[in-house]
Amino acid sequence: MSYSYFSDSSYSGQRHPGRPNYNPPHQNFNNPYQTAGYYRTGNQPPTTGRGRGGRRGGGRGGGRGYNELDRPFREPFRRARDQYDNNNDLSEKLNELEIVDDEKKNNGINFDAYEDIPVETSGSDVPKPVDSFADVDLGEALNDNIRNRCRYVRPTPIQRHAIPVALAGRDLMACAQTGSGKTAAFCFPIISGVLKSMKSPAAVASPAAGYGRREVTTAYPLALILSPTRELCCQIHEEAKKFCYQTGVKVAVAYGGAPIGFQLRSFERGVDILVATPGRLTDVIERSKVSLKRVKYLALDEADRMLDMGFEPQIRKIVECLDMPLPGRRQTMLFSATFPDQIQRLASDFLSNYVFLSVGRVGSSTDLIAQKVVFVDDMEKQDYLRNLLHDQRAKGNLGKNSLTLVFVETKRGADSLERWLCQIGFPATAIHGDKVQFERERALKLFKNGVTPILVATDVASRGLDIPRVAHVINFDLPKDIDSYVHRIGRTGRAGKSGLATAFFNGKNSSIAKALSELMKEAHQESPNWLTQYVDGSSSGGRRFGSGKFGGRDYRSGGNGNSYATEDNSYLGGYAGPDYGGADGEVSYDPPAADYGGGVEYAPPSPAEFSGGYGGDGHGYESIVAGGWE
Ligand SMILES: Nc1ncnc2c1ncn2[C@@H]1O[C@H](COP(=O)(O)OP(=O)(O)OP(=O)(O)O)[C@@H](O)[C@H]1O
Repeated sequence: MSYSYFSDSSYSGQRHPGRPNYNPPHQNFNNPYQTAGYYRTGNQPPTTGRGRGGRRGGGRGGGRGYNELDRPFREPFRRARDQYDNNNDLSEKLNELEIVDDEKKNNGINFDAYEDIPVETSGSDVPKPVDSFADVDLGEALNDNIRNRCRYVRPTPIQRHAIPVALAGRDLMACAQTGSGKTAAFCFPIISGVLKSMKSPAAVASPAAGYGRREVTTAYPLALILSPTRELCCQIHEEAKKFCYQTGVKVAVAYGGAPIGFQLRSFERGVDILVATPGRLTDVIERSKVSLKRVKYLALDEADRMLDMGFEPQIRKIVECLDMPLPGRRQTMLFSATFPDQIQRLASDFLSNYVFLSVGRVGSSTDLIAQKVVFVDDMEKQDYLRNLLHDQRAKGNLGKNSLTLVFVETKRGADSLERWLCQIGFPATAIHGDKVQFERERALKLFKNGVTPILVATDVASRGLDIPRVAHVINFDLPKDIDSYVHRIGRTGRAGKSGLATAFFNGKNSSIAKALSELMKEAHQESPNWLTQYVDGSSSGGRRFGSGKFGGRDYRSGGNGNSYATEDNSYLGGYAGPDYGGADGEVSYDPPAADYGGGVEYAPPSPAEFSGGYGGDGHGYESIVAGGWE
């Protein structure tokens, strides 16, 4: 077995010759900081004693992954990079970050950070936003939980706008930046609606006959919340339970990888709101343990992910083929931080006369995240990471109160990097789709409570997870598409707090250069000069829009032959500009199959693989399920 992060055999074979079986420190319950043997300084790899120069030379003939584009530019880039790094000491940046303590976590939100965010709504008769939770009728019990259990003092912008729309019974497609409170924005109206249904005369007269209560052995939830990953599903379930505390509303969860028997038994207590991943939900429906025929509220979190190519058939099956009431007879809410036009188009099949709401530009990142891009060749990534982490630790920016999340491309890469980090004295754990659920949950727990302040992750952890104190997100491997980048870096800089995101960039990432550069400029970040040289050489820029422009507002306003009468309601002015891809009808769509690449967490199959149904040959749907959904 190779311990190297890289698959290059000529290199990996030499990195850790004869190393005995190794248990990461956290598995031995030792404090790795006290294990002097694991701690190394300087630039030397752990056992080989080779310096940077040696590694470069050694890799040259060995397919170590330099892109040809690197060659002419490498030296100038290296100089530019060093210059850029000197001017942008990452650890200094981390020092400036606000570290949050528990008491401040929820009520210490910096609302000023959201004041200038432009908000746009479109659709007919859009209900007006509210300034406080008291301005809307959520019900006393729920309001009490918002105040006393969550300690939310004021609604965030997405909540101010989305809650009145949802309470008015309107379908909604909502896009707001990562960490801006979307979960509560769809949970509060759902809970409020369920509470009202429970008090209705029909429910009082016949409590066993419906309204989510038990009917023989089948549960009939009133609300269904779908999420793309198990961990996000658990997180939403926990949040929803907190919001529903002592309200009488019963929340249940169904996600893959966990014992189904336990989940089924929990349904016997009654289910008003079911939070689920698509695979396990389909399973429990097919076992007749859940029926969707009384669903009044349907919410899709990370809706663009749920509907992008590859995953859409299963969502369509759930929403259109399994007894779910039709659009118009249920209320549907779709939320995400990114919403490509093509996905908006697809999503509109599930909606009826909906309101489109965007807080901040669709797919943008928040200014709260300081973004840095550094030029690092593949073979230098480990050295660079080690130096970065040493620096962070020396300055007290790595530990329980300052967590670091490192994204890599492959599951194998995640395991290797985790092992290597532990070996060099940095307590790390890893999460990816090949781990069993117990290991995934354990890894998250160890990371959250700071036992292992470094988490190495694939895209399975890129969306939705709300982990307090993530101070630094490192894109060790950049993703192929900019939307994934937006979600990944969004694991920091949440709820008004600041954060830092560092991306390791090299010639292999040129397809994302343009979009990355635009995104950084838009978020008022300094984009290094050398990146523009890659921008000039890149084609579509990694955005899933052929125009290369940032993805649009409500696609219905693009004048592409839809029959909606769209009415714009801009609240902060200056938002609607000529930049939006959706507005000029130039939209084209690069299938994400090309974006996700082979062997990575989310690898949707080609449409042809779907033509025969749901797979079963190891290449189709099942491999996706293992990869990241279930
Ligand atoms: N009104 C509020 N006041 C204070 N804190 C809030 C408020 N609403 C939400 N939060 C907190 O903000 C954090 C982020 O919320 P949430 O996870 O819902 O963000 P999100 O927009 O869904 O992010 P992502 O796009 O990454 O999924 C959570 O810790 C949540 O408790």
